Amino acid sequence: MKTIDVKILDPRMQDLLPAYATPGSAGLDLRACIDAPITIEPGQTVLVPTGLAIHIGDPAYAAMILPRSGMGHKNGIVLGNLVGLIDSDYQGPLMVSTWNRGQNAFTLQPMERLAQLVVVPVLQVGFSVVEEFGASERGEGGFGSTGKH
Ligand SMILES: O=c1ccn([C@H]2C[C@H](O)[C@@H](COP(=O)(O)OP(=O)(O)OP(=O)(O)O)O2)c(=O)[nH]1
Ligand SMILES: [Mg+2]
Repeated sequence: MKTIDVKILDPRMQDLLPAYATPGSAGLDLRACIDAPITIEPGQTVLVPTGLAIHIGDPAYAAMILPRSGMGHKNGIVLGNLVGLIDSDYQGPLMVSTWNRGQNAFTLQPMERLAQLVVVPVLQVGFSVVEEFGASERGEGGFGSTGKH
């Protein structure tokens, strides 16, 4: 398994480092490293620290912060940026933009698991400027051009 560098910014995270819940898990749960419960009103967005900083250190990888399904579906707790993208050279605190898109206030408890981190491969590309593309089956068709069924 690949390893990445992590700094523990909050001592409570010492024994709570994100871990894969099952051998096949894709995501590492991130916790709300807050001192007291925070009530997030409907429509409100709060920046929540995770108590961690990571340095991926290899441009062939990035990390994405994604909602947890249960939090999103049952409680309306998703991400203010929809998806958080963590650059491989970012070394600052890992933060979760936490948006209550639901109809009810939600109280986030200290150390509650609120989102998940997925490390993904990245291909950095350069651009080759052309006047015409080589032919493709799809061409310029998009936005439902292949039909509904
Ligand atoms: O949910 C998030 C999203 C981003 N970040 C950190 C890591 C990322 O590498 C950095 C910058 O994020 P991004 O590039 O998405 O934001 P930006 O608005 O373009 O800021 P910048 O000008 O710093 O790139 O912020 C987080 O901690 N949590
Ligand atoms: Mg950016």
